[in-house]
Amino acid sequence: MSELKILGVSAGYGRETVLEDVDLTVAEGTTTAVLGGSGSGKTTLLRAVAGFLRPGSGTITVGGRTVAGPGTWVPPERRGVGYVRQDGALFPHLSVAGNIAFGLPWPRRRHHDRVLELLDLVGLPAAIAERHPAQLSGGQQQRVALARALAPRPGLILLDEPFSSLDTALRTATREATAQALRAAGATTILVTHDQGEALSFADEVAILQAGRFRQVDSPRTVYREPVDAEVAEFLGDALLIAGSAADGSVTCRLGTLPAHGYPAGDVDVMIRPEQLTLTRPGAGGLDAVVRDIAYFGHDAVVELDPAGDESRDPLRSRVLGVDAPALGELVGVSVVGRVRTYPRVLD
Ligand SMILES: Nc1ncnc2c1ncn2[C@@H]1O[C@H](COP(=O)(O)OP(=O)(O)OP(=O)(O)O)[C@@H](O)[C@H]1O
Repeated sequence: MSELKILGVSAGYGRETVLEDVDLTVAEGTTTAVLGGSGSGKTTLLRAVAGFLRPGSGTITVGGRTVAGPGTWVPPERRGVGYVRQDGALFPHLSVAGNIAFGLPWPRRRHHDRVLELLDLVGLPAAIAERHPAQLSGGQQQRVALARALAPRPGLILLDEPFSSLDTALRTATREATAQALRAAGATTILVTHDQGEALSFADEVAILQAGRFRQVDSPRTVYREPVDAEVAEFLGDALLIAGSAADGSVTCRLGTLPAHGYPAGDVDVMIRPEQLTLTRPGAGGLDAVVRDIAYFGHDAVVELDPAGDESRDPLRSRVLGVDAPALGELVGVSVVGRVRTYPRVLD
């Protein structure tokens, strides 16, 4: 499998530039999730890497070989890149075996053993080899599409929102089977998604794409705990932003004096994730609050809190375990666990 390097790539359609001077490296055998909203340029990036779109400038190398660059253009079929689309795009008139064998080089298309090996790799039973796509569930179809893409042992696999059409249970199972198959194949992978949880749980690195530029590329833990700015923090999940004053590795704000990292001194905005707010006995936390609303999800619950004694203050939001959900109207103490992130003050 191969390292992917994208250097200074700009690409678009006609006069519209979608990707602006983007850089991205995906190390050999690792997975990077490209996370971005609708229209941010995710598919455009995959199309440029696969060779369906010619970049206006920049260089793309796969396994050290330049596939796009000044004076160089390698067509899609010679790039050693596998592509799995959102809908799987299986051939409806071919059997599962026929679909997978289609991904093999010509002389090997009759090698049934390799087809069975690939079915096993994606966690499907050999018994479905003779079925047609219409006789498979959505999740099975996606796994067959992955097997077809892996068949020629490509240097790089591109997954374009492959789980988004599946319902929740099937989605989790298919995602796990896919991750396992990619690991077993040692594949270098880019997963494109607009689902934060999917990006954080699936990938070694998460690349946040907004309006055709990467805002941050880091490990899932780092992008979630140490987003580069408040906008990225909010894009990755629920974030409470409040004013504070930072000094000596801590910040003082309405929730008390808390260990902090980020912008080191002076007026700051403090970013706290809702699961960092824990509920205690009244008087035992940084402040007291009254439970104003609860959204109960079973495994966890999101609790809206009104700081007690100060109606003018904005409500707080805490995410607690479902078993710990308080009662509506209850008076609770609120504490913060873990370090909080600080940014230069933007809030009024
Ligand atoms: N074939 C095309 N011709 C012209 N403009 C296009 C074409 N494909 C995409 N675009 C435009 O390029 C921009 C980025 O599109 P792209 O499909 O890369 O976004 P995306 O992040 O994959 O979005 P989504 O999550 O909705 O699929 C959008 O403004 C879109 O309208």
